[in-house]
Amino acid sequence: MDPVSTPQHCPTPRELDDLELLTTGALLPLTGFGEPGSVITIDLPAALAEASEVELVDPEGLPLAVLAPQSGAVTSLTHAQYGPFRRLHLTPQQTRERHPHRTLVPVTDALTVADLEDVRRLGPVLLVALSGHGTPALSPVALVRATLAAADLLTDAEVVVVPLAAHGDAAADHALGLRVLANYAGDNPVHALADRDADRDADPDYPSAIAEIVERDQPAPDEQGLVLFFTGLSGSGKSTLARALMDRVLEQGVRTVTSLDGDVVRRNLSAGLTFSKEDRETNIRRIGWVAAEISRHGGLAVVSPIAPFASTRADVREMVEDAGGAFFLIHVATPLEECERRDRKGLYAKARRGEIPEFTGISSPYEEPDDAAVRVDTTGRTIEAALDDVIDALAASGHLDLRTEYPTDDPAEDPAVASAEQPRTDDDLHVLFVCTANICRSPYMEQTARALAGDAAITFAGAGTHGLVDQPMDEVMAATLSASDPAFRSRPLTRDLVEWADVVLTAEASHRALVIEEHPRAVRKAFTLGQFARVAQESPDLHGRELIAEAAERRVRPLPEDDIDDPYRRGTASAEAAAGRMSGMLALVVPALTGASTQEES
Ligand SMILES: Nc1ncnc2c1ncn2[C@@H]1O[C@H](COP(=O)(O)OS(=O)(=O)O)[C@@H](OP(=O)(O)O)[C@H]1O
Ligand SMILES: Nc1ncnc2c1ncn2[C@@H]1O[C@H](COP(=O)(O)OP(=O)(O)O)[C@@H](O)[C@H]1O
Repeated sequence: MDPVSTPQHCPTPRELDDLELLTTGALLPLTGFGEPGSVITIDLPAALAEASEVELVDPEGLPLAVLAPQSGAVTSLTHAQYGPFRRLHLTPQQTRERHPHRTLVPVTDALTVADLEDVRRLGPVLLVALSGHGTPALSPVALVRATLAAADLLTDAEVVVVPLAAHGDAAADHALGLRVLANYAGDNPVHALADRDADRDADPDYPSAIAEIVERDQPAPDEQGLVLFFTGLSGSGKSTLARALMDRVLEQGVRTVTSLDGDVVRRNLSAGLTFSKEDRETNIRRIGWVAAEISRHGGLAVVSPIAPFASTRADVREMVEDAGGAFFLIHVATPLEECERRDRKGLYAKARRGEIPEFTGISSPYEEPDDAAVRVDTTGRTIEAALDDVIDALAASGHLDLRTEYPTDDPAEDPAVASAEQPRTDDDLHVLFVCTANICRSPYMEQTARALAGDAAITFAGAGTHGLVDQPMDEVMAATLSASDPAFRSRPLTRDLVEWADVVLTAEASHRALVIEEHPRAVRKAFTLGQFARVAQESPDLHGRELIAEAAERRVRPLPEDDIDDPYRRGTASAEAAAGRMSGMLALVVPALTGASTQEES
C-alpha cells in the first residue's frame, strides 16, 4: 500500500446521509461531524482516528469528501452521482432558486386523501420528501415514488428529496428537522401535516395510485424476503434443524431456498478466514450481506453459523431489514455439556486438549441472544420435536407457514375446508385437462374421456396454460376423433377452473409445473396424464378420489417419457401418434376414476 495515500473509509448509510446534508449546507450553521452535543457524528475505525485526513467514499468507492478526524471538518469532493431520484436531491440554495414562492410540506409517509385535501388549500407547494435512513415510514425510494404520485394529484406541486436521517433521539431529530427545513424554506412558509402516529393502526385512506406504491413496498409478511438465522454452539443442532426445515420448504414447493451453512460458507465464501473475533465478524457479515441480498428479492435464505457475537448478529438484522427482508433469529440453545457430549466432529476434545485455539464455548465466548424469535434446546428431544418449535414460531410470525401442505393463513382458503364449505352443484368427479393452447391435446383428452366415461358421474373440462380464446379445435387433431364436438371452444386456464377440478391432468410436465406455480394449492391434484396413468396402473384397487389422494401421497415425479409432445402444425402423423398415446393413457385413467364414482353412487 502507498504509505502517503490518504486512507479511505466508507461510512454507514446514516452517516452518508448526514454527510450529504453537511456538504449541501442543509445543516447550517453546522458544517462538520462531532460538534459537542450534536447527533451528527461519524464512527471511524480505531486505525483511522489518528489520521490527519480520511477520504470518505460511497459504497462503490467514489470519493465524496475529505474528513479531518480531529476537528470533524469535511471538505466536499463531489456530490454522490448515483441512486434513484438523484435529480431531485437539490441543495437548499438550488431549491430556493428553482422553487421560489412555495409552501414547503415535509413528507415522511405516503400522503392520504385527507393529507392531500389539506395540502390543496395551500396553493403552490414544494413537497419535501425526507428520505434519510430511518426517517420515512416507507423505504426511501418508495417514499419518493409516493410523493411524486401525490404531486401528480395536486394542481401545483414540486418535489425535492432531502436525506434527513434519524439518529434515535426524537428531540434532537425534531430540532434537526426544523433546522433543515428552515434552510430549505428561506422566506417561504412551512406547513406540517397532521401527525399520523395517533391512528397508526387504522387503515390509512390512500388515493389508489399511492395505495399501489405502498402495497408494493410493504408486502404481506408471507410475501416478504426472509432470513432464517440459526445461531448456537458447535454441535447444538443448527445444521441439522436448518436442513430439516429446508426439506419442509422444498416439499411444500412454494418457495425456493438458499442455504448458507456455517461449515459450507467457511469452505467457500469465507475460505481462509480464522476463528479470531475479527475474522468471525467478517464471516458473519459476509453471510449477512448475501442473505440480505437474497431477501431483497423476496427470497428465503437459511443461515446457520455459530455467530457468537450479539453485535454482529444485530448488524445482520439491520442489513436484512434495510433490504426490506424479515430477520428471524433462532437460538439453538443446546447447552455446552450436551454439545460436548455429542462432539460429533471430535472438536471439543481437541479444544479441551488445547489443540484448537479460540474454540467457541471453551476458549472463545458465545453471547446468548436476547432477541431470538424462538429458543430451542435440543437436549433429549427428537429432531422433529425441536423442528416443530421453530415451525410453530415461524407460522405465528406470519412469515412462513410450513404446518400444512398449503400455505394459507385463512382456514377457509384451505382446499380441504373450502371444498367442504363450498356448495357443489353436483357430486360428480371434476377432471380438468390442460395443454398449451387448448386446441389440440386437451380437447382430444376431454372428448375422448367423455366418450369413455359414458354415463358415469364424472365431468370433464379443458383449458390451456396459454389458452386461445374461443377457437375451435385444430382441424388435423379433430380429424383423429371419431366424432369431434362442433360446439367446442378453447379457453385459457383460470383460478376458478383449477379450484373446480378434483384432478388436473396435463399433457406435459411443463404444463403441470405452470399450473402449480400459478396455483400452488393444486400441488396435490395436478399430474401429467402419463404420470397419473402409471399410478392408476400400479394401484388397480383404488378409484376416483382415493386414487387422486394416492397419486398425491406417492409424490411420483412426472417422467419425460410421460409427456405428450405438441402435434400442432406437425401434420397428420404427429396428430395420430399423439392421439394414440393419449387414448392408451385415458383407457387406464378414465375407468380408474369412474370406478369410484360408480361405487359412491351405488
Ligand atoms: N475455533 C473454533 N470455534 C468454533 N468452531 C470451529 C472452530 N474451529 C473450527 N470450527 C468449526 O467451524 C464451524 C463454525 O464456523 P462458523 O463459521 O459457524 O463460526 S463463526 O460463526 O464464524 O463463529 C463449526 O461448525 P459447526 O459445528 O457446524 O457449528 C466447527 O466445526
Ligand atoms: N433434537 C435435535 N435437533 C438437532 N440435532 C440433534 C437433535 N438431537 C440430536 N441431534 C444431533 O446433534 C448433532 C448436531 O450437529 P449439527 O446439526 O451439525 O450442529 P451444528 O450445525 O450446530 O454444529 C447431530 O449429530 C444431530 O443428529
